[in-house]
Amino acid sequence: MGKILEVKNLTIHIKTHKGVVQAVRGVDFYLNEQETLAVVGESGSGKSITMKGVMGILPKNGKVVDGTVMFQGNDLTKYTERQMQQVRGSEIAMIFQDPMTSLNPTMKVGKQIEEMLKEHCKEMSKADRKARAIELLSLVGISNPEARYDQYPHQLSGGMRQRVVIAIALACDPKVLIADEPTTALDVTIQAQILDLMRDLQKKIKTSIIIITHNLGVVANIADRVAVMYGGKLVETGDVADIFHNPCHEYTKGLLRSIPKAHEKGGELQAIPGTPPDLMDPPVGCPFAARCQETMIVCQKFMPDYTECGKNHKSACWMLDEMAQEVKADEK
Ligand SMILES: Nc1ncnc2c1ncn2[C@@H]1O[C@H](COP(=O)(O)OP(=O)(O)OP(=O)(O)O)[C@@H](O)[C@H]1O
Repeated sequence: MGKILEVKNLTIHIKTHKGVVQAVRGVDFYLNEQETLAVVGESGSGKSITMKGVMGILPKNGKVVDGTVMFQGNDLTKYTERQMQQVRGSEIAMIFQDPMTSLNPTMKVGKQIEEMLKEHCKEMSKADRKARAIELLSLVGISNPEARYDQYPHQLSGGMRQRVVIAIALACDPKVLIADEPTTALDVTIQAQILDLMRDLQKKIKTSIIIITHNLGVVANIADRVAVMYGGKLVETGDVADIFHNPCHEYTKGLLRSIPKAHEKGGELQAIPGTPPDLMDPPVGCPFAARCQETMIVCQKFMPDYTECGKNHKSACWMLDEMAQEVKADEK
């Protein structure tokens, strides 16, 4: 299957009154057609800013300073704001954590879907728009869609509001759907339902999906591949089974240890000790070195290159170097 999106060396800076935040530091990843890629990492690792860079919706003080975002043969970083407006919604759609901030509280949900259709999709009659809005509500699992069409967001539950947000995002059949922590604001049962919905939708409508989450646990059942970010860098990527069963980066291993396991009730969760690096003054070496249990002197001095640790699987960790065991023994 072909690549629908390919990001190379994406580098994003955010200017603040205290200095420049190097939020994204040379990130490479791709998305295949009809697959789900999960981008995982702790808060502040640069996941959202990476995707906002892809979508051209960085905060005013943020800027793509290097890199390319190839989508269907074109580099989106070269697009004007006007061209990006065309891409957003109709080609690549993004949904955010809190559905309330994406919905207009004073407009009926059906009308909000129709607005999207009016703005971004091909010509449609009023009646067709209404029919399509109802069809979309039904597609995202909202029962009695004709009645829901006429309701306001506050009349719906949190889970249902997120379903409406997904319906709006899918209105124009985007090729790529980027979902930024789409379940964080919801309670656990509803989270699972929304993830199930996304998985079903992908099968039905064959969109390619990027799902951003700080919780590696939620990706096991939904992702095909995983990209792990830390300190503005991509530290490991691989097929979901490899990431879970054969993690190569010490940070990924730490994330896995911090996932609650349903069958191990009462078992101890291990949060990764320490805090992420300050991206205003990022470390020159591996960003995880200061928190890593296996750290060596080289880790603090030089950023490791990527090492292939299997098919489709690579990681930037000095422990994968053939000299690592010898060096570690010497340093003891
Ligand atoms: N508007 C902003 N102004 C200044 N710095 C920002 C802004 N938005 C993000 N940052 C900084 O950019 C870095 C990356 O943030 P980003 O939101 O991409 O992280 P994240 O991994 O998505 O975390 P979260 O899960 O909390 O959203 C962080 O250091 C953050 O503090």
